[in-house]
Amino acid sequence: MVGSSELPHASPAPPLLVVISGPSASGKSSVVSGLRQLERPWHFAVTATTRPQRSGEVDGRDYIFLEVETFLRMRERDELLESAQVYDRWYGVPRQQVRDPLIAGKDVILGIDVQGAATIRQIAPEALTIFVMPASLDELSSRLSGRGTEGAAEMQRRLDEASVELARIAEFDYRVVNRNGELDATVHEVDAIIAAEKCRVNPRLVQFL
Ligand SMILES: Nc1ncnc2c1ncn2[C@@H]1O[C@H](COP(=O)(O)OP(=O)(O)OP(=O)(O)O)[C@@H](O)[C@H]1O
Repeated sequence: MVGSSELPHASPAPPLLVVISGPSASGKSSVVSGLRQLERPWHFAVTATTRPQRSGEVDGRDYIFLEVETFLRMRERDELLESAQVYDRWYGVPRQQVRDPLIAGKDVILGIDVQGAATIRQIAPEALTIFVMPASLDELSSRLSGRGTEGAAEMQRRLDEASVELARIAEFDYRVVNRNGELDATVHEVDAIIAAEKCRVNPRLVQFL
């Protein structure tokens, strides 16, 4: 007779912590926006920052925009999973943005810079880390200038930094090449990676909480 009780390995995979990282202007924010539009049952961790809000950005959705004093108070209280000063601005991941959804069984998507990804990897070695990279430095440069959010000196600084960060690709589990004009394809690759990870025989179990 055929048994009706669920077989080992048939239960749903545990929630994933998905880290989307890459150099400045590689497109990680665009990829995260594209993932949102897929309307999967994921929680998008919102980063807190002291940088000014750019036009089109929504407070609480794209970033949590904070005054420096508020940010530093959260940091002192250990309410940030990681924090860093990048290009003179503070960025940090509120602990609650990652912990609460994971406890509730939801996958968490976290877009973060390369150094932040390294910190998260130390705290949560089982995180799934995806490196978003441009096809060439020329593409990166033209995207940076096309975005128009940085001056010439700042853009050069980011390009120099990008060369260093591109060399850190081996720290990541996967890489996706975000080619110019092909953002949708990049987003679908990330979606496919997450889908495949859900089918692992030995799933990742994030347990830094
Ligand atoms: N595949 C693509 N093709 C063309 N333009 C793109 C693509 N992906 C992103 N862009 C554009 O490149 C610019 C940089 O992208 P985005 O802001 O998402 O990068 P980022 O990695 O989040 O940057 P930062 O770390 O500096 O915030 C934006 O103007 C975005 O619209």
